[in-house]
Amino acid sequence: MSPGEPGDGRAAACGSVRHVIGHDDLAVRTLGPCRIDSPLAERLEARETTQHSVMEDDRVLFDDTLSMAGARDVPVQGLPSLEPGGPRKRIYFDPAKTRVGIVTCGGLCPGLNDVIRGLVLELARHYGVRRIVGFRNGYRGFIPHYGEDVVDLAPDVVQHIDDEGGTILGTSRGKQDPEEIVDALERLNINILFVVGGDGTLRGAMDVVRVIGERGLKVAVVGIPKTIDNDIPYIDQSFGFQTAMAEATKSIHAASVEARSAPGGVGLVKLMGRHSGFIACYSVLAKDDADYVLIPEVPFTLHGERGFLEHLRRRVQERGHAVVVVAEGAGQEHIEGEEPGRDASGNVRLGDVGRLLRRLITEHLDAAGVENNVRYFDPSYAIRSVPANAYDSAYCLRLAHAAVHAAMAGRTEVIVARRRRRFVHIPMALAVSRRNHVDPLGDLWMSVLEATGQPVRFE
Ligand SMILES: Nc1ncnc2c1ncn2[C@@H]1O[C@H](COP(=O)(O)OP(=O)(O)OP(=O)(O)O)[C@@H](O)[C@H]1O
Ligand SMILES: O=P(O)(O)OC[C@H]1O[C@](O)(CO)[C@@H](O)[C@@H]1O
Ligand SMILES: [Mg+2]
Repeated sequence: MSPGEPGDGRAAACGSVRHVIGHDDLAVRTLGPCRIDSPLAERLEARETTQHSVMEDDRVLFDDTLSMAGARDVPVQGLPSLEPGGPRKRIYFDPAKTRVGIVTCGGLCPGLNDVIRGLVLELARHYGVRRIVGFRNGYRGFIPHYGEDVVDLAPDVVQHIDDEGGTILGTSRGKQDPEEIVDALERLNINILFVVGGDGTLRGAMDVVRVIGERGLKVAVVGIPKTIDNDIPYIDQSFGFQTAMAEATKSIHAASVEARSAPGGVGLVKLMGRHSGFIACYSVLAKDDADYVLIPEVPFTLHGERGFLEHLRRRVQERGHAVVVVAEGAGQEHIEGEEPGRDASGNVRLGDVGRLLRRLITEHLDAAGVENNVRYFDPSYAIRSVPANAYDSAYCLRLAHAAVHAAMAGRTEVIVARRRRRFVHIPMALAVSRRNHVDPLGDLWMSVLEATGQPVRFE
């Protein structure tokens, strides 16, 4: 399954100007030449580029259709391409003298503990790195005045942490001073910092990289992108997304059972998705339960003959029940009141579209004389706090491996990602240059419309 990437392949929105992705956007920074034989070198001898792996001196093409590549009008060698992920025969850091830090930031996501575990096991068992610490509660773990301790992370500490959801390190929101963060890295002699987080975390990491550069330090900063909303661009799918989406299907099914078991039953489910409705879209495709999906990317009209409420009324009267799934960022234009606030990281605090819809649906059906029983489900936190499923666990482990390989080879200001099933390195600047959205003209939304039978637009 591969969420749509509207406008992807050729362009990213950088500010208000459409920017065609080129070589410079894909160039990965390194701390210096790799002069040390990797402990993994022997295993790499027989490898070559195939459908299943890409060698370090090869590249992964950025465009994947003939029309996109053709529009570049350059020979094959000139096509934009990504550095492949994976182990290198020679590395930058000397494992015996390398000290590593790990931090998790932003909202929870299934698989955070799997990533921590994967990083520690790969570093310790395969590279022989012995000094690994975890910073507690996100970037505030670096700042002395919060008084957070650091956690020694060894294989026996992390062995079974993947059985639990959440992150053993804790997490937080809120910008911290990058100078103070780098002070902490220097105090602890950290050579590699792994940051596990979303767009905010990666922006914070870029600030840290800037200060590292200003101080002339050789510290690698490598990101493992994390977002329950699946809104990081250029990657197949963020880890934990499958788990969260599968969890969401349970609530949608429960809403469907409730709706079908009461006269005029309406099951209403609100799911996470601040700016991107991927969870809502995928979770309704899994089962034939939902009749309507409302997402931030597709504005909808509430009132009037062709509005959502009238459509729903007809649906309830004709079939006796209906199920509505709404992403939290949908329909914000319908929420009146004060200016929305911001959380500690500057993210907009959204109005509660779920409660608004519950009230409006009840009022509308009452006013039309339609008997109704509206059942409201808000499983938001329940879907992101669970342990990763087996698929996501395996995915997290592979991302962690890729991150360790990248960092040991001195790559910095980069995220590891799977893009079209290839593990690649993507510069952080590109990863935060835009958001991944459900494309209202794309295949995913088309599937949602087909599955639910809802109109293309409520207007
Ligand atoms: N613009 C920014 N510049 C520097 N640091 C930032 C910025 N935005 C956020 N951060 C830092 O990144 C951390 C996480 O950011 P945020 O709360 O936005 O979550 P996120 O990483 O985007 O994850 P998610 O959105 O998936 O929950 C914050 O603790 C904050 O210190
Ligand atoms: O309430 P919290 O922990 O700030 O997180 C809520 C937000 O986090 C996200 O899951 C993104 O990480 C959004 O979908 C949601 O709006
Ligand atoms: Mg974010």
